[in-house]
Order: sequence, then structure tokens, then C-alpha cells
Amino acid sequence: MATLDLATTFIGLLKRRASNSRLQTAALPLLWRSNRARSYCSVRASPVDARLVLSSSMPKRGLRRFSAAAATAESETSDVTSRIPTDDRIPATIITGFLGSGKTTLLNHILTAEHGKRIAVIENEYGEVDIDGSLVAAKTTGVEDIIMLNNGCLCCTVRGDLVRMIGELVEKKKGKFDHIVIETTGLANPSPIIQTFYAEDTIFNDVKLDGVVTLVDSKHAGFHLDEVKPKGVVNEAIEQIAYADRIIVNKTDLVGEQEISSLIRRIKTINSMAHLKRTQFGKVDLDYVLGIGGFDLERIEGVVNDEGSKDDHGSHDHDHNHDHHHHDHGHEHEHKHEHHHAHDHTHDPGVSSVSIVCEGNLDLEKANMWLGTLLLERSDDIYRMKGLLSVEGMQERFVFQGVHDIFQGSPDRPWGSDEPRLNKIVFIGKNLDAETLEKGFKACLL
Ligand SMILES: Nc1nc2c(ncn2[C@@H]2O[C@H](COP(=O)(O)OP(=O)(O)OP(=O)(O)O)[C@@H](O)[C@H]2O)c(=O)[nH]1
Repeated sequence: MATLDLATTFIGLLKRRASNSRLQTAALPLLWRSNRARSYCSVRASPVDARLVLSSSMPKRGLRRFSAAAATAESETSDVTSRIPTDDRIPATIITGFLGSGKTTLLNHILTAEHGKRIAVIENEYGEVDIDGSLVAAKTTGVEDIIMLNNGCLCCTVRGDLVRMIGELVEKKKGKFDHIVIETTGLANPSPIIQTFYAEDTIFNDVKLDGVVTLVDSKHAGFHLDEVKPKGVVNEAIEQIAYADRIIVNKTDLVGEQEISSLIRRIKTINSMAHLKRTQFGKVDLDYVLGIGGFDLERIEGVVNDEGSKDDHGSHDHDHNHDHHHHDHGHEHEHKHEHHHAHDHTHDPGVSSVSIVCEGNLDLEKANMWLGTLLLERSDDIYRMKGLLSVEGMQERFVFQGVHDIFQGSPDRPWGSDEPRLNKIVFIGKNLDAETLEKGFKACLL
């Protein structure tokens, strides 16, 4: 057992491995209480605060993350009401979506639109040699650099290339571009690409993941979502939706309203966090896809409050007058139910969203234990999560977000005097059981 300074907001957790069973009993310092007299970077766990129980095999990755975050924090002045340090790293957007869904069309739209941003593009066209046809727009606007990765798929064989290329971009051209856009192949699973932004110091220190934008082909998506894959093989179409911050339901000119509505309902079952828009030829406002802060703690509130992905056609009749209790429970089940009946095969991808909204104060140690254990045991299955918590004795709200075993959390602004202390969490993942999650959460309430 050890107590550590809590100067970090990033803690990588070791994935559970059969040979590491002792980790299963370890809890990690996910939540921590702030202290007004202390600066962001010197918040320390005292015996009455989160007690950190660390296994001797605390992953090196986690410790590296610790120092990287602390280095950022050191330059910050101490201001408890804005604990989250300013992040001036270069934002990067991942554009993903199934084959032919309109990724390059969106990229061209981004590159030709007036936004004043200097954009570096990394395009992963598996097996393609000639890019001229696909990137016409590149020649016409302020594109700083186009890098092709065409000897494999970003999520599999060329991750090292991605790291190297981003490293080179930063080293040689820092200050010459404002944003990086990465277009993946249609068969890419976004997860390893997302994790690269946290796992590699060379990227993490200079570049931050801004968001994952997923294109969905209105006409063909249903077919791909239904596809039954061999055991252990992911359905990329589902994964691409599950990890998204923004979903663009494209090619709406090719199908009728009923088909679109049904697809959107299905998408929301998988990912209730992402905002969603219907488009033709990827025509969206640029601020819908760039500068979205999908992984920023400051923006968690927008997501958990809007939760129930926004559809600009307003077809989502989410009940905003919820009773702060069991918020989305019925909603999720309703969709799951619908899903099972809509398809009469045995395939159940089991990727869904679960939300918990509940008023009350959390016991810090119990909440740490619950979340820590959940991540140690289920981090492979929990694709993304975001939350805003009310911790007993903490004046500020505690916000967090995570992607698999990467967890980022911090107190943000103080609770208002009349503000109900509402906890809100959204999980997206595989085989999530809403009741178990809710029960576990409620057991942490005082
Ligand atoms: N009808 C219609 N066609 C579209 C729309 N958006 C894109 N397309 C066309 O669909 C085709 C595929 O679009 P791309 O942008 O190349 O799709 P992609 O996702 O980059 O394709 P891959 O790189 O092969 O995965 C092109 O011929 C586009 O012109 C749309 O909204 N409606």
C-alpha cells in the first residue's frame, strides 16, 4: 500500500491479465478531493482523502502519464475554480466510417471550407498508391501537409507509422499548422488509434485528441451493423459508432425518412453520447467536426446534460424532465428490446450505452473502489465513459472521462448553492448491464 501525490489527472490502469490476478484487489486513485489552499499540481491525498492502494506492479504507463500531466500542470497558477490546466496541444480529429460512407467527401469539405485553420492531413488509404483523385481539395486550400499511410491499416499495422509521422509533423512544422485531421480506412477500429494518443508520450505531449467523427452511410449501414463476425472479431461498423463524438448520418438522399429514423434509433442505442447530424455529401458546419473537445474534461457537462445524442431533426424524444433517478434505464431497455426483435438471428453485438443520473453525495473511498474495480475488471469492455460526480465534502464537481483503461479526472467548478448535486455518468461498451452498474453506483452513495 502506498500513498502518492495526486498531481495528475491521467492515470493509466493496467488491463487485467490472467497472470496479474493480484491487481484485482487493488483500487486506484480515480477520484480525489480538492483543497482550496492547494494548487492544482500539489493536491495531495491525505488519510481522510482518497487512500491510494497501489499494487507493486503499478504500470509504467500509468506512471509516465503521471509525469506528463504533472509537467503540464506545473506551469499553471493555483486556482481551484479552474483546476483543469489550459491545454495548448495541437488538436487532432479522427475521421472514421465504413467503406464508402463519405469520409473523403467530408475531408474535402473541411479542406475547402473557410475556417482559417491550417490543417495537416494524415490519410490512411489501405493499399492505394495514387491519391490525386481522392484529395482534389488538398491543392486548393491551406493544407500544410498531406501524409499518406498506405501500406496497411492505421489501427493494425501502421500505428508505429502514425506515431512517427505525428512526431515528425510536430518536430518540423510546429507552429505551421493548427489542426491535424486523420482519415482512417473504412475498416479501421478506432480504439487502438484513440489509445495511441494517450499511450505514446511523443504524441501525448504535443498533440491532443479533439474528437472522433464517424460517417455512417444511410443506405448500407444497417447491413454492416447486422453482419455477424466470427468469434473474437469486432464489427468495425459498430465500433466506429461506439467511439464517436460526432456521428454524421450521410447519404440521406439515397433512402427514405423511415429508414433514416430507424437507423438513427439503432445508432443511439449503441452510442447515446455522440451528437448526430443527417447530411448529404458530408455538408456540416465546420465547428461541428473541428474543435469539439470530445476528450476534454471542460466539456463533459455538455455531453452528460445533452445525453441522448442530439439529432438535428429532433426525432429523439428523450425525457428531459426525468426524476433524477434511473434516468435512462427504461430507455436503454426499450431499445435493446427493440433491437432483439428487429433481427431474428442470434448475433448480438452487445455494444450499448448505459446512463446513470442520480442525486446525492458519493463516499469518496467507495466511489474510488467501485470505479477502480470496474476499470480493472471491465476496461476491455468499457469503450468510453464520461461523468460528473458529487463527492461528499468536495465543493467542486468532479468530472471524468475514460477510454478503456485510460482515465482522466479532475474537480472543476464549485457546485452552485442552489444547484442539485446530481451525479451523471454515461458508459458505452460491450455487454454492459445497466442494473448492475446502477446498483454498484448507488452503493457508493451516502
Ligand atoms: N448520393 C450520395 N453520394 C455520396 C454522398 N456522400 C458521398 N457520396 C459519394 O459516395 C462515394 C464514396 O464517398 P467517399 O467520400 O469516397 O467515401 P469514403 O468513406 O472516403 O470511402 P472509402 O475511402 O472507400 O472508405 C463517392 O462517390 C461520393 O461522391 C451523399 O451524401 N450522397
